Amino acid sequence: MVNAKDDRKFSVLIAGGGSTYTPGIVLTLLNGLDKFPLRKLKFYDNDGERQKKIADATAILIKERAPEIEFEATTDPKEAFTDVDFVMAQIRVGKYAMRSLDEKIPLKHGVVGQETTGPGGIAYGLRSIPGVIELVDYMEKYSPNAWMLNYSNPAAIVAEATRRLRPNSKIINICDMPIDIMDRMAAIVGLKDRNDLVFRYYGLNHFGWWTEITDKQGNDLMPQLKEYVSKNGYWVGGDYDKGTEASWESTFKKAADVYKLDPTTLPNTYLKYYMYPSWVVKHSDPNYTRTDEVEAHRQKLVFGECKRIVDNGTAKDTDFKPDEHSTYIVDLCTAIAYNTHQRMLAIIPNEGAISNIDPTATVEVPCLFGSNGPERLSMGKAATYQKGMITEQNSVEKLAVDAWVEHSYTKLWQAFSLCKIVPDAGIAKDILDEMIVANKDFWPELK
Ligand SMILES: NC(=O)c1ccc[n+]([C@@H]2O[C@H](COP(=O)([O-])OP(=O)(O)OC[C@H]3O[C@@H](n4cnc5c(N)ncnc54)[C@H](O)[C@@H]3O)[C@@H](O)[C@H]2O)c1
Ligand SMILES: O=P(O)(O)OC[C@H]1O[C@H](O[C@H]2[C@H](O)[C@@H](O)[C@@H](O)O[C@@H]2CO)[C@H](O)[C@@H](O)[C@@H]1O
Ligand SMILES: [Mn+2]
Repeated sequence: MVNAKDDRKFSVLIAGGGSTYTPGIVLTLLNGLDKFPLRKLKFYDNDGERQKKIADATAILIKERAPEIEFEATTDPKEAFTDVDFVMAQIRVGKYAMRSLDEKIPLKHGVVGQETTGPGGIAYGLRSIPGVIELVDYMEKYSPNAWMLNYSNPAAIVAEATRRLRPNSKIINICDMPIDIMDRMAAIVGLKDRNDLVFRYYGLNHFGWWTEITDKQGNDLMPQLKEYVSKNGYWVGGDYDKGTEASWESTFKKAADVYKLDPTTLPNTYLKYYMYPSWVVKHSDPNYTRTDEVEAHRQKLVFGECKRIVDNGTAKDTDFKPDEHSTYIVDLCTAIAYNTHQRMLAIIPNEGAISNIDPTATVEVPCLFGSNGPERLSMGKAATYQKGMITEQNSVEKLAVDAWVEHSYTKLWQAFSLCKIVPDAGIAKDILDEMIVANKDFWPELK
């Protein structure tokens, strides 16, 4: 509950208002007004038509639940970014059409095709860098005191780019994958949710490991979790997983095999792509990838529900609800707004947090969140296995940013071929050459 003497109310902008994740965030904001009061909510997107479908439903939600909040949706950057305290960014440059190619082009060559991993993730990175930098520049121009919490992927490459190109900007890059996994861990050990856990975690984005997990009383939960994960991965099942899609079920279960590679830690689910790429390719359909599933499922559900709300003129019976993605970003804003020093993960410049990793690497570690942003916690030394993996993958991410900055074909080829999931430089070149053509409207011309 907000301190009675503190009567601040905040103005929030969702950049990427047309995102499938926007309704979840709106519901979380509306449910949490006692902890994070709002005076204004705005949407910004460069696709006004897509955004309008979500905005029209949101207008009804706000009218019914908190009519005192001013709401507007715009495609005009000045209108969007003026008088804002927090920007929640979740844009997808190139939209699902380009995500589909990120997945399908590598798969044609027998290589993992994934949104944020391998050649697909690098291709997406080169599209996202200018998109996110543009958002940061709008924020600094129109609301220089605002903070940006950025989900736009691939967060690792975006964070490396903003570290280098906008080192003093108030952007904090974040990810919901460890958050989702920690909610699962809490369920596995019979606790309410991730906020009941105290943890140590280190690595890169979509590339990290938990080294310690206790409850609030300090009881070690690692033995119980390891025992469970070695058999079931992070799959909880039952009511908890009602509605979880089959491909996510497979990913959560595969964590059992990933765990076996290093039984001293617990892994992020994304490591499956690096440790079992042949298995992933074998279980992929190059003609029907994750994008096709998202378009047929999440996108359809979200836009269908918005249409239903608008057609009925009411959102009283909506099944939109908060989830780990939305509660995390709102919790982060609340911690910054009220200087709570809550311990949460962020993707930030290493600067010693992992002592034997390049200080200029962009890593994911727990931080204390307060009004000056995140203060990184020291995670000590990476073990030999993790150090090797992190060093290689971080070099891939740095080379991708180098390639965008220098317009360098060679650096991008190096990034593709250094990536653990690409078997050789010849295959890397074949994929790269096809991706250059596919991304001609988004990438700089490479020399
Ligand atoms: N970091 C994480 O853990 C995490 C978790 C979930 C989603 N995401 C990311 O959130 C983003 C949204 O995902 P989604 O599946 O809802 O995508 P989506 O395509 O439904 O929504 C993205 C929106 O961004 C808009 N957009 C694209 N380029 C833009 C630009 N330059 N300026 C303004 N708007 C722009 C699109 O028009 C679209 O409405 C993606 O980047 C996704 O990878 C990240
Ligand atoms: O394939 P998608 O678009 O469904 O998901 C890609 C995103 O996956 C992670 O976020 C998950 C989250 O972990 C899961 O629990 C649930 O909340 O859905 C999210 C999105 O589906 C990952 O952290 C993101 O970076 C990916 O974009
Ligand atoms: Mn993520």
